[in-house]
Amino acid sequence: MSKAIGDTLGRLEAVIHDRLAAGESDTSYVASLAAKGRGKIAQKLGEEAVEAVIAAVSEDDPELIGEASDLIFHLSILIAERGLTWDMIAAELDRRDGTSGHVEKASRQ
Ligand SMILES: N=c1c2ncn([C@@H]3O[C@H](COP(=O)(O)OP(=O)(O)OP(=O)(O)O)[C@@H](O)[C@H]3O)c2ncn1[C@@H]1O[C@H](COP(=O)(O)O)[C@@H](O)[C@H]1O
Repeated sequence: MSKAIGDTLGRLEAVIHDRLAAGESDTSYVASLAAKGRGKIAQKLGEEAVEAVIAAVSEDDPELIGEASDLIFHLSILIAERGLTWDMIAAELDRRDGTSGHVEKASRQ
C-alpha cells in the first residue's frame, strides 16, 4: 500500500465531523444526509453495499473501486453520526489480529 489508509480515513473523518457540526445542508452532502436522520444514512449504506456486491460479481474493477469508496464513505458518516471513530474500529480489528474466525465465534457463544 503506497499510503496509509489511516491517513485517508482520518482526513475523511475530520471533514465529516466538520460538516456534521456545521449542519449546512444546502452546501454539504454529509450535512444534508445527516439531516434526514440515522435511518436514511443506514439505508444509503445498505444501497451502497448492494451496489458494491453487484460490481464485485460483475468483475468490473473500476466500478468496484467506485462502489467500495461510496460504501466506506457512507460507513464513515454512519460511524461519525453515532459518535464513534475509525480508531475504535481499528482497535477492534487489531484485537482480532491472529485470531481464528472460528475461535472468535466460539468465544462469543
Ligand atoms: N467522498 C465523498 C462522496 N462520495 C460520494 N459523494 C456524494 O454522495 C452522493 C450520493 O452518491 P451516489 O453515487 O449514491 O449518487 P446518487 O445515486 O445520485 O444518490 P442520491 O444522492 O440520489 O441518493 C452524491 O451527491 C455524491 O456527490 C460524496 N460526497 C462527499 N464526499 C467526501 O465528503 C467530503 C464532504 O463533502 P460535503 O459534505 O459535500 O462538503 C468531501 O470533501 C469528500 O471528501
